[in-house]
Amino acid sequence: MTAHLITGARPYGEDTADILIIDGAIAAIGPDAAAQAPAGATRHDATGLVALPGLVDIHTHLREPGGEDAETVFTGTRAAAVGGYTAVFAMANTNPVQDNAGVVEQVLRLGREAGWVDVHPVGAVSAGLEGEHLSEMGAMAASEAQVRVFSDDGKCVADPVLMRRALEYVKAFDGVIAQHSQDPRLTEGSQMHEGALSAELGLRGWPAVAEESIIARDALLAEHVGSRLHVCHLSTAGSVDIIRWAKARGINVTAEVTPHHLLLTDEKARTYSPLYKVNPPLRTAEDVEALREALADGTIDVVGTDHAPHPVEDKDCEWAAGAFGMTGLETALPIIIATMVEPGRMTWRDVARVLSTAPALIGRAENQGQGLAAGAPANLCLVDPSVRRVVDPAAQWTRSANSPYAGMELPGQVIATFLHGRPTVLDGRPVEAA
Ligand SMILES: NC(=O)N[C@@H](CC(=O)O)C(=O)O
Repeated sequence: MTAHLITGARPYGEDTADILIIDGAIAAIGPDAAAQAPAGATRHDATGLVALPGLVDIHTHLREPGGEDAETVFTGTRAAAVGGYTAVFAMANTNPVQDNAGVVEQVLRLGREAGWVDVHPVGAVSAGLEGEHLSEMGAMAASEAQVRVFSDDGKCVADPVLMRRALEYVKAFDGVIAQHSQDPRLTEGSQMHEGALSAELGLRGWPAVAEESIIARDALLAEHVGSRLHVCHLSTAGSVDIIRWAKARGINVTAEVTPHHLLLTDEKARTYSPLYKVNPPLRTAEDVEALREALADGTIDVVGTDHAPHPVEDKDCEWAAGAFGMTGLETALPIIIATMVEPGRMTWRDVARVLSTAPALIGRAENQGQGLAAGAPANLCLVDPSVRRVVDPAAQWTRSANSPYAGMELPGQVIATFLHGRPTVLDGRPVEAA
């Protein structure tokens, strides 16, 4: 029997309680937990720390197989654990693509061997991400990886017939299509948000309507076939309006926002540094405000990191040549604290909902997102909200350095993470034996 007793923590930032973990499950939580602890329990003093259920990222790029110069399953999931995560959904745009049972089982196995978080491979919607024919969705769903989330992320499923078929097909196994909403014709050669600033800087614009038109179309398709749609990385106020409308109409749609779209604006493009180049692009301050409001009122269901590591040569170049994407696993929670908790727009319970419960439910990760209660799997993290730290990409655990927050001071630090009762992070550092 393995037992851990966490003393003095504040579950969901509320009243102080002890948490007893025995063999992978929360055995007791509350004033009596310590009294029930077996003599050999390892004790962890968590005085002043907020306890949250283990975070679940519905949108991570782990890059392996094929992109190991940017990240591996090992380094990406270790970064996730340091960020407070106990599960990630690994996007399909690997090389080879995660479009068949063999590749998703490989990613599952690499995740298990690494042992930092539960890895849920995402399956591609189309074979080779080419947008022509459906991938082997059924085989991936029936495989050991039990794929439930399907996405061509990085590319939009632009063909409405293919999208309709995909939405119909996943109903058989309770799957969901996670759409990267980007009309390809409206965004050919696009570099940044289309507006006054793109004109001033001379960079090809990326109109909001390229995102919004696809979201509206897909919501109607999901309604028509009675299926489940998840919209990745909302970036515009208009997208929020469409999701609000779709939900009011009873359409089975969920929506995601990234930490960077909650914090940064297109003004960053003035630097011409590709560190701020991302898909979808950073938008205006009005869009940022609409996204924050929608996350607070539940129109947006989850925060997904879209952790997109890239090797140095793909970012240390001129804007037009740079790759789209930013790292995010180690800064997601601090950004939510800065943008939503500290300004009083969300409670810690809301944070647990958008970063753990809701993403686990969307992805059907049954051992995750169950919260802090006796009997639940012991997936949790302990956060010190009083710490403020300057982001130093060189000190992060991801293999890549393309963080747009370098030099920025952010609140909050994950001190410990427990995965199925086993500490993966202690004193803010990964437990290497994991
Ligand atoms: N979000 C990003 O900017 N990049 C993603 C995929 C994508 O282009 O959406 C990546 O895989 O690098």
